[in-house]
Amino acid sequence: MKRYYAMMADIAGKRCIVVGGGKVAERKTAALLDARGSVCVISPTVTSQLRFWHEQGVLEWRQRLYRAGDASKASLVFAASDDPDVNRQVAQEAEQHGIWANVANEPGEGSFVVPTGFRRGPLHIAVTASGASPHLAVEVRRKLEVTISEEYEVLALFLERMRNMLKSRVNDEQARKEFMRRLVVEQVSEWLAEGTVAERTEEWIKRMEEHPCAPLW
Ligand SMILES: C[C@@]1(CC(=O)O)C2=NC(=C\c3[nH]c(c(CCC(=O)O)c3CC(=O)O)Cc3[nH]c(c(CC(=O)O)c3CCC(=O)O)/C=C3\N/C(=C\2)[C@@H](CCC(=O)O)[C@]3(C)CC(=O)O)/[C@H]1CCC(=O)O
Ligand SMILES: NC(=O)c1ccc[n+]([C@@H]2O[C@H](COP(=O)([O-])OP(=O)(O)OC[C@H]3O[C@@H](n4cnc5c(N)ncnc54)[C@H](O)[C@@H]3O)[C@@H](O)[C@H]2O)c1
Repeated sequence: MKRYYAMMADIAGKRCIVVGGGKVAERKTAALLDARGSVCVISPTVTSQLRFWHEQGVLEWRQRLYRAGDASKASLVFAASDDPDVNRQVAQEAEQHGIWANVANEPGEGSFVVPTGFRRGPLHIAVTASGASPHLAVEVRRKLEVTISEEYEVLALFLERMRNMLKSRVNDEQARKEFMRRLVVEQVSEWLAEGTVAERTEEWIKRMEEHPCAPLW
Protein backbone atom coordinates (compact mmCIF):
# COMPACT_ATOMS: atom_id res chain seq x y z
CA MET A 1 0.00 0.00 0.00
CA LYS A 2 1.36 3.43 -0.93
CA ARG A 3 1.67 6.07 1.74
CA TYR A 4 0.30 9.22 0.13
CA TYR A 5 1.07 12.83 0.97
CA ALA A 6 -2.09 14.95 1.26
CA MET A 7 -2.27 18.45 -0.19
CA MET A 8 -4.73 20.90 -1.73
CA ALA A 9 -3.50 22.00 -5.14
CA ASP A 10 -4.30 25.26 -6.93
CA ILE A 11 -4.90 24.05 -10.49
CA ALA A 12 -6.59 27.18 -11.82
CA GLY A 13 -5.53 27.61 -15.46
CA LYS A 14 -3.27 24.54 -15.36
CA ARG A 15 -3.39 22.11 -18.26
CA CYS A 16 -5.01 18.81 -17.30
CA ILE A 17 -5.10 15.94 -19.82
CA VAL A 18 -7.87 13.35 -19.42
CA VAL A 19 -7.47 10.22 -21.56
CA GLY A 20 -10.84 8.47 -21.99
CA GLY A 21 -14.35 9.86 -22.22
CA GLY A 22 -16.50 7.54 -20.08
CA LYS A 23 -18.18 8.10 -16.72
CA VAL A 24 -14.90 8.03 -14.79
CA ALA A 25 -13.34 10.62 -17.13
CA GLU A 26 -16.48 12.72 -16.73
CA ARG A 27 -16.27 12.63 -12.92
CA LYS A 28 -12.58 13.58 -12.90
CA THR A 29 -13.28 16.36 -15.42
CA ALA A 30 -16.16 17.76 -13.35
CA ALA A 31 -13.86 18.13 -10.33
CA LEU A 32 -11.09 19.67 -12.45
CA LEU A 33 -13.47 22.22 -13.97
CA ASP A 34 -14.86 23.02 -10.53
CA ALA A 35 -11.30 23.93 -9.48
CA ARG A 36 -10.89 26.02 -12.69
CA GLY A 37 -8.45 23.63 -14.37
CA SER A 38 -7.94 23.85 -18.13
CA VAL A 39 -9.09 20.44 -19.37
CA CYS A 40 -8.25 18.60 -22.59
CA VAL A 41 -10.09 15.30 -23.12
CA ILE A 42 -8.56 12.80 -25.53
CA SER A 43 -10.98 10.05 -26.52
CA PRO A 44 -12.84 8.82 -29.63
CA THR A 45 -16.12 8.82 -27.69
CA VAL A 46 -17.35 10.97 -24.80
CA THR A 47 -20.39 11.05 -22.51
CA SER A 48 -23.17 13.51 -23.35
CA GLN A 49 -22.07 15.74 -20.46
CA LEU A 50 -18.47 15.91 -21.74
CA ARG A 51 -19.81 16.62 -25.23
CA PHE A 52 -21.98 19.40 -23.83
CA TRP A 53 -19.01 21.02 -22.03
CA HIS A 54 -17.03 20.82 -25.26
CA GLU A 55 -19.86 22.47 -27.23
CA GLN A 56 -20.04 25.21 -24.60
CA GLY A 57 -16.32 25.87 -25.02
CA VAL A 58 -15.61 24.81 -21.43
CA LEU A 59 -13.05 22.19 -22.42
CA GLU A 60 -11.01 20.97 -25.37
CA TRP A 61 -11.88 17.58 -26.88
CA ARG A 62 -9.53 15.71 -29.20
CA GLN A 63 -11.76 13.11 -30.78
CA ARG A 64 -9.25 10.34 -31.28
CA LEU A 65 -7.28 7.61 -29.53
CA TYR A 66 -4.38 8.49 -27.25
CA ARG A 67 -1.05 8.96 -29.09
CA ALA A 68 2.48 8.98 -27.68
CA GLY A 69 3.33 12.58 -26.84
CA ASP A 70 -0.17 13.45 -25.55
CA ALA A 71 0.92 13.05 -21.93
CA SER A 72 4.18 14.94 -22.23
CA LYS A 73 2.99 18.51 -21.68
CA ALA A 74 0.58 19.10 -18.81
CA SER A 75 0.42 19.71 -15.08
CA LEU A 76 -1.79 16.69 -14.38
CA VAL A 77 -2.66 13.61 -16.43
CA PHE A 78 -5.62 11.27 -15.88
CA ALA A 79 -5.53 7.84 -17.51
CA ALA A 80 -9.23 6.96 -17.53
CA SER A 81 -9.69 4.85 -20.64
CA ASP A 82 -11.05 1.30 -20.36
CA ASP A 83 -7.84 -0.11 -21.86
CA PRO A 84 -5.35 -1.02 -19.11
CA ASP A 85 -2.40 -1.08 -21.55
CA VAL A 86 -3.20 2.42 -22.77
CA ASN A 87 -3.59 3.69 -19.21
CA ARG A 88 -0.22 2.21 -18.27
CA GLN A 89 1.42 3.80 -21.32
CA VAL A 90 -0.13 7.20 -20.44
CA ALA A 91 1.18 6.96 -16.87
CA GLN A 92 4.65 5.93 -18.01
CA GLU A 93 4.86 8.82 -20.44
CA ALA A 94 3.75 11.27 -17.75
CA GLU A 95 6.30 9.83 -15.32
CA GLN A 96 9.09 10.24 -17.90
CA HIS A 97 8.20 13.92 -18.16
CA GLY A 98 7.87 14.48 -14.43
CA ILE A 99 4.08 14.95 -14.65
CA TRP A 100 1.66 13.77 -11.95
CA ALA A 101 -0.53 10.94 -13.24
CA ASN A 102 -3.70 9.29 -11.96
CA VAL A 103 -4.61 5.81 -13.21
CA ALA A 104 -8.28 4.93 -12.85
CA ASN A 105 -8.07 1.15 -13.15
CA GLU A 106 -4.76 0.49 -11.34
CA PRO A 107 -3.92 3.22 -8.82
CA GLY A 108 -0.46 1.80 -8.08
CA GLU A 109 0.61 2.60 -11.65
CA GLY A 110 0.02 6.32 -11.14
CA SER A 111 1.56 8.89 -8.82
CA PHE A 112 -1.61 10.15 -7.10
CA VAL A 113 -5.19 9.12 -6.29
CA VAL A 114 -8.25 11.34 -6.08
CA PRO A 115 -10.03 11.57 -2.71
CA THR A 116 -13.75 11.88 -2.24
CA GLY A 117 -14.92 14.97 -0.40
CA PHE A 118 -17.20 17.93 0.04
CA ARG A 119 -17.02 21.65 0.73
CA ARG A 120 -18.49 23.92 3.35
CA GLY A 121 -17.30 27.20 1.86
CA PRO A 122 -13.57 27.37 2.43
CA LEU A 123 -13.69 24.26 4.62
CA HIS A 124 -12.90 21.44 2.19
CA ILE A 125 -13.02 17.93 3.61
CA ALA A 126 -11.20 15.25 1.61
CA VAL A 127 -11.19 11.54 2.44
CA THR A 128 -9.12 8.73 1.00
CA ALA A 129 -8.60 5.06 1.76
CA SER A 130 -5.37 5.25 -0.30
CA GLY A 131 -6.90 3.03 -2.98
CA ALA A 132 -7.67 0.21 -0.53
CA SER A 133 -11.42 0.70 -0.85
CA PRO A 134 -13.10 3.61 -2.67
CA HIS A 135 -16.38 2.38 -1.18
CA LEU A 136 -15.06 2.86 2.36
CA ALA A 137 -13.82 6.36 1.51
CA VAL A 138 -17.29 7.25 0.17
CA GLU A 139 -18.98 5.75 3.26
CA VAL A 140 -16.78 7.84 5.60
CA ARG A 141 -17.44 10.95 3.48
CA ARG A 142 -21.19 10.37 3.76
CA LYS A 143 -20.93 10.15 7.56
CA LEU A 144 -18.87 13.33 7.74
CA GLU A 145 -21.36 15.15 5.50
CA VAL A 146 -23.99 14.61 8.19
CA THR A 147 -21.73 15.66 11.09
CA ILE A 148 -20.21 18.66 9.34
CA SER A 149 -23.45 20.50 8.66
CA GLU A 150 -24.06 23.40 6.26
CA GLU A 151 -23.57 25.76 9.22
CA TYR A 152 -19.84 25.14 8.99
CA GLU A 153 -19.73 27.29 5.86
CA VAL A 154 -21.13 30.26 7.82
CA LEU A 155 -18.67 29.52 10.62
CA ALA A 156 -15.65 29.25 8.34
CA LEU A 157 -16.48 32.56 6.66
CA PHE A 158 -17.15 34.20 10.03
CA LEU A 159 -13.83 33.02 11.48
CA GLU A 160 -11.97 34.24 8.40
CA ARG A 161 -13.54 37.69 8.86
CA MET A 162 -12.80 37.76 12.56
CA ARG A 163 -9.20 36.78 11.90
CA ASN A 164 -8.77 39.61 9.39
CA MET A 165 -10.44 42.13 11.70
CA LEU A 166 -8.17 41.09 14.56
CA LYS A 167 -5.06 41.36 12.41
CA SER A 168 -5.79 45.03 11.74
CA ARG A 169 -6.74 45.75 15.36
CA VAL A 170 -4.55 43.73 17.67
CA ASN A 171 -0.78 43.84 17.32
CA ASP A 172 -0.07 41.24 19.97
CA GLU A 173 0.14 37.98 18.00
CA GLN A 174 -0.17 35.83 21.12
CA ALA A 175 -3.37 37.64 22.15
CA ARG A 176 -4.82 37.13 18.66
CA LYS A 177 -4.04 33.44 18.71
CA GLU A 178 -5.57 33.01 22.18
CA PHE A 179 -8.68 34.91 21.13
CA MET A 180 -9.19 32.78 18.01
CA ARG A 181 -8.57 29.60 19.97
CA ARG A 182 -11.17 30.52 22.60
CA LEU A 183 -13.61 31.62 19.95
CA VAL A 184 -13.42 28.28 18.17
CA VAL A 185 -13.14 25.98 21.19
CA GLU A 186 -15.58 27.70 23.56
CA GLN A 187 -18.06 29.78 21.58
CA VAL A 188 -18.38 28.04 18.27
CA SER A 189 -18.99 24.59 19.73
CA GLU A 190 -21.71 26.10 21.94
CA TRP A 191 -23.40 27.78 18.94
CA LEU A 192 -23.29 24.51 17.00
CA ALA A 193 -24.87 22.63 19.91
CA GLU A 194 -27.59 25.29 20.27
CA GLY A 195 -28.14 25.62 16.52
CA THR A 196 -27.59 29.39 16.73
CA VAL A 197 -24.63 29.82 14.39
CA ALA A 198 -26.28 32.31 12.00
CA GLU A 199 -27.56 34.63 14.78
CA ARG A 200 -24.43 34.54 16.94
CA THR A 201 -21.95 35.09 14.13
CA GLU A 202 -23.99 38.07 12.92
CA GLU A 203 -24.07 39.52 16.47
CA TRP A 204 -20.32 39.18 16.85
CA ILE A 205 -19.55 40.84 13.53
CA LYS A 206 -21.95 43.70 14.32
CA ARG A 207 -20.36 44.21 17.74
CA MET A 208 -16.86 44.25 16.26
CA GLU A 209 -17.91 46.78 13.61
CA GLU A 210 -19.84 49.07 15.94
CA HIS A 211 -17.40 48.98 18.87
CA PRO A 212 -13.95 48.43 17.44
CA CYS A 213 -12.26 49.39 20.73
CA ALA A 214 -14.46 47.36 23.08
CA PRO A 215 -12.81 44.52 25.01
CA LEU A 216 -12.67 41.45 22.81
CA TRP A 217 -14.09 39.02 25.31
C1 LIG B 1 -13.49 9.00 -4.52
C2 LIG B 1 -13.61 8.86 -6.00
C3 LIG B 1 -13.06 10.16 -6.57
C4 LIG B 1 -13.17 10.28 -8.07
O1 LIG B 1 -12.93 9.30 -8.82
O2 LIG B 1 -13.49 11.36 -8.52
C5 LIG B 1 -12.85 7.63 -6.39
N1 LIG B 1 -13.65 6.68 -6.83
C6 LIG B 1 -14.94 7.12 -6.87
C7 LIG B 1 -16.05 6.38 -7.29
C8 LIG B 1 -16.08 5.00 -7.66
N2 LIG B 1 -15.04 4.16 -7.64
C9 LIG B 1 -15.46 2.93 -8.10
C10 LIG B 1 -16.83 3.00 -8.45
C11 LIG B 1 -17.68 1.86 -9.00
C12 LIG B 1 -18.33 1.17 -7.81
C13 LIG B 1 -19.26 0.09 -8.18
O3 LIG B 1 -19.38 -0.27 -9.34
O4 LIG B 1 -19.88 -0.39 -7.23
C14 LIG B 1 -17.22 4.30 -8.15
C15 LIG B 1 -18.60 4.90 -8.30
C16 LIG B 1 -18.87 5.26 -9.71
O5 LIG B 1 -17.99 5.15 -10.60
O6 LIG B 1 -20.01 5.65 -9.94
C17 LIG B 1 -14.66 1.71 -8.21
C18 LIG B 1 -13.21 1.82 -8.44
N3 LIG B 1 -12.41 2.84 -8.02
C19 LIG B 1 -11.11 2.54 -8.31
C20 LIG B 1 -11.08 1.32 -9.01
C21 LIG B 1 -9.82 0.67 -9.53
C22 LIG B 1 -9.08 -0.07 -8.47
O7 LIG B 1 -9.12 0.26 -7.29
O8 LIG B 1 -8.41 -1.04 -8.87
C23 LIG B 1 -12.41 0.86 -9.10
C24 LIG B 1 -12.93 -0.41 -9.72
C25 LIG B 1 -12.80 -1.56 -8.76
C26 LIG B 1 -13.84 -1.55 -7.66
O9 LIG B 1 -15.05 -1.57 -7.96
O10 LIG B 1 -13.43 -1.63 -6.50
C27 LIG B 1 -9.99 3.35 -8.00
C28 LIG B 1 -9.98 4.60 -7.38
N4 LIG B 1 -11.05 5.33 -7.08
C29 LIG B 1 -10.67 6.45 -6.42
C30 LIG B 1 -11.48 7.51 -6.17
C31 LIG B 1 -9.24 6.42 -6.05
C32 LIG B 1 -8.94 6.11 -4.58
C33 LIG B 1 -10.07 6.28 -3.61
C34 LIG B 1 -9.66 6.01 -2.21
O11 LIG B 1 -9.34 4.89 -1.86
O12 LIG B 1 -9.64 6.94 -1.43
C35 LIG B 1 -8.73 5.30 -6.97
C36 LIG B 1 -7.76 4.36 -6.31
C37 LIG B 1 -7.97 5.90 -8.14
C38 LIG B 1 -8.53 7.21 -8.62
O13 LIG B 1 -9.47 7.18 -9.41
O14 LIG B 1 -7.99 8.24 -8.19
C39 LIG B 1 -15.04 8.56 -6.49
C40 LIG B 1 -16.15 8.79 -5.47
C41 LIG B 1 -16.92 10.01 -5.78
C42 LIG B 1 -17.91 10.24 -4.69
O15 LIG B 1 -19.03 9.71 -4.76
O16 LIG B 1 -17.59 10.98 -3.78
N1 LIG C 1 -11.13 5.23 -10.47
C1 LIG C 1 -12.42 5.07 -10.40
O1 LIG C 1 -13.07 5.79 -9.65
C2 LIG C 1 -13.08 4.03 -11.20
C3 LIG C 1 -14.42 3.75 -11.04
C4 LIG C 1 -15.03 2.81 -11.85
C5 LIG C 1 -14.28 2.18 -12.83
N2 LIG C 1 -12.96 2.47 -12.97
C6 LIG C 1 -12.12 1.95 -14.08
O2 LIG C 1 -11.83 3.09 -14.94
C7 LIG C 1 -11.82 2.76 -16.32
C8 LIG C 1 -12.80 3.62 -17.11
O3 LIG C 1 -14.11 3.40 -16.64
P1 LIG C 1 -15.40 4.02 -17.36
O4 LIG C 1 -16.57 3.47 -16.64
O5 LIG C 1 -15.24 5.48 -17.51
O6 LIG C 1 -15.28 3.31 -18.79
P2 LIG C 1 -16.11 3.55 -20.14
O7 LIG C 1 -16.13 2.24 -20.87
O8 LIG C 1 -17.40 4.23 -19.83
O9 LIG C 1 -15.24 4.59 -20.96
C9 LIG C 1 -14.01 4.27 -21.51
C10 LIG C 1 -13.60 5.42 -22.40
O10 LIG C 1 -12.24 5.24 -22.83
C11 LIG C 1 -12.15 5.60 -24.20
N3 LIG C 1 -10.98 4.95 -24.79
C12 LIG C 1 -10.79 3.64 -25.04
N4 LIG C 1 -9.57 3.46 -25.58
C13 LIG C 1 -8.98 4.68 -25.66
C14 LIG C 1 -7.72 5.13 -26.15
N5 LIG C 1 -6.82 4.29 -26.65
N6 LIG C 1 -7.47 6.46 -26.08
C15 LIG C 1 -8.37 7.32 -25.57
N7 LIG C 1 -9.58 6.93 -25.11
C16 LIG C 1 -9.87 5.62 -25.17
C17 LIG C 1 -13.48 5.14 -24.79
O11 LIG C 1 -13.72 5.77 -26.02
C18 LIG C 1 -14.43 5.56 -23.68
O12 LIG C 1 -14.80 6.91 -23.84
C19 LIG C 1 -12.15 1.27 -16.35
O13 LIG C 1 -10.90 0.59 -16.47
C20 LIG C 1 -12.80 0.96 -15.01
O14 LIG C 1 -12.52 -0.34 -14.57
C21 LIG C 1 -12.37 3.38 -12.19
